[in-house]
Amino acid sequence: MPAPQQATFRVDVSKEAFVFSAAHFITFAGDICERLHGHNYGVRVTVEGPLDDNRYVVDFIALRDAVLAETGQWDHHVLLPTEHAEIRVHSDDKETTATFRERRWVFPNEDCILLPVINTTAEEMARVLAERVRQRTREQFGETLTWIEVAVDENHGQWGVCRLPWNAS
Ligand SMILES: Nc1nc2c(c(=O)[nH]1)N=C([C@H](O)[C@H](O)COP(=O)(O)OP(=O)(O)OP(=O)(O)O)CN2
Repeated sequence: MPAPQQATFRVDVSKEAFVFSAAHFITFAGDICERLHGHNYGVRVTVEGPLDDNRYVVDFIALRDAVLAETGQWDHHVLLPTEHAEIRVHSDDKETTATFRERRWVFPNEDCILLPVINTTAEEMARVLAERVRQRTREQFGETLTWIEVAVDENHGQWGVCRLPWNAS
């Protein structure tokens, strides 16, 4: 039976296994720089599009596995921004050093994930995850989806959300 014309469909995945524990610090209000601290981040991913022959938007399992492949890489790591104007991040063959003015943090390279963001806010993390999950699944899911949305929960109900068109690069 065809869907009513005004109907829209989405698939939402939000699994306990998406929770990842990571350390970060952000700046805000211009020049306030947080202490290094951690969160158990939660993630929800939604895609919208027409129903396929299975009457799926996309297979939950395929979307779930794509999200896990990304969030798993961030679990138990320090997340550092590469585009911040004042937090400078530099890696040598062993260590990654982040500096903000007179402050300095040094980590083993393998403990760090460098993200192409200005600030490691929940919103920016949601954008990076949305881009990466879209990239990872585009071939499998095809061109007919309309958008992907990723929401990142920093502290039990504080969500940063990013929605991207499906068919942009
Ligand atoms: N829109 C956003 N606002 C804030 C973000 C963000 O990513 N997007 N991030 C922060 C900070 O990272 C802050 O550390 C949030 O952590 P939280 O633990 O919630 O802050 P609290 O000091 O209130 O923690 P409590 O554990 O509740 O004491 C701020 N804003």
